[in-house]
Amino acid sequence: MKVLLVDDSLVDRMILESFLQDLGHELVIGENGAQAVELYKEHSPDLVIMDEVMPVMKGQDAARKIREIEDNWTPIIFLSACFSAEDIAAGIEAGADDYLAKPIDHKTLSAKMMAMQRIATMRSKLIQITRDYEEANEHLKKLVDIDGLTGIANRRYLDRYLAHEVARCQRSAQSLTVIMCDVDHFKAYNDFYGHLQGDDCLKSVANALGTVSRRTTDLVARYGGEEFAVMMVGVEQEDVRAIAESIRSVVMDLAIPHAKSSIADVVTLSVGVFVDVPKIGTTPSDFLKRADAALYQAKQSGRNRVHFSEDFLPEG
Ligand SMILES: Nc1nc2c(ncn2[C@@H]2O[C@H](COP(=O)(O)OP(=O)(O)OP(=O)(O)O)[C@@H](O)[C@H]2O)c(=O)[nH]1
Repeated sequence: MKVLLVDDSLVDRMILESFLQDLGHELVIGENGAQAVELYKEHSPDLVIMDEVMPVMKGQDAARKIREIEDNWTPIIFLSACFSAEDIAAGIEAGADDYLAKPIDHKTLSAKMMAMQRIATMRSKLIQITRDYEEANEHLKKLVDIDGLTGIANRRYLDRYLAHEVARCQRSAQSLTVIMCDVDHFKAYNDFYGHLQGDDCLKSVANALGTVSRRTTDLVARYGGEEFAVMMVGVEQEDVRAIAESIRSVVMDLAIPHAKSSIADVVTLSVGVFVDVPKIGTTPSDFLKRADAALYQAKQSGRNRVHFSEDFLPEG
């Protein structure tokens, strides 16, 4: 264990130091309470053994300060030449866990060190478990926002993101673009190539969409089934046109064979686009509905194309 040993008596310090070193412990040495607090901060020991009566700052005050700064409980043992029941109560109340009488009886110290070692082992296990738990929690938080098949954002994240961006763009009077994309004749693809190959196709489409939209404010999400959504903030109409066209062509360029499509011999995408500056009272579903209506138009007018919504949001 790493032991912080604090005693103003040089002789007591030396005796304890050599004894604890013989037991295989690593030592950090201090001479008063103020040093104890500083050394504690610097070295994060597994155990503090501290004289109770010291100059500059007495043991009880140092223990109180240590308890204020740490968030993991480190055992503190007070050393004292004579202590009453009241002293013990006050010491424990200040933050100590045990007392050792001076002069130190080696057998007692050795037994107490064994007990402290057990506590230190349990404590480090507990710290590790807490860390693992926090990491797992962080991982879970991310997982709930990710689509299991494609690894991109899922509908749940998209809804949250869109709500946030609608409010933000409304405040900053920036345009918000929602692009809805749908794989053409995907049912026929699935029926002909099988569901697993259908899954692979969706993964490739998701990857390809990710290569088109690259700014940090852009989001590519799986809207559901074979539908994807891309969102962008503050992009000029002309650039939106170019990006939407890239989205369509990047999927076609994947050249995934589609023997059952009536419009091409490869997998294609229909794309519906809606761009506007959100007004007061605009909801996320206003954007989704208009982009979806534009997508419907793209399907109706032959698929494998981009359709821009001519609609604008009503004034609030
Ligand atoms: N392989 C696979 N298929 C899926 C998944 N989610 C939805 N689908 C399939 O996607 C197909 C969508 O079919 P439809 O909604 O009829 O659309 P479509 O055949 O693409 O027709 P159009 O959109 O009009 O071109 C259905 O057969 C669904 O079973 C998935 O995660 N994996």
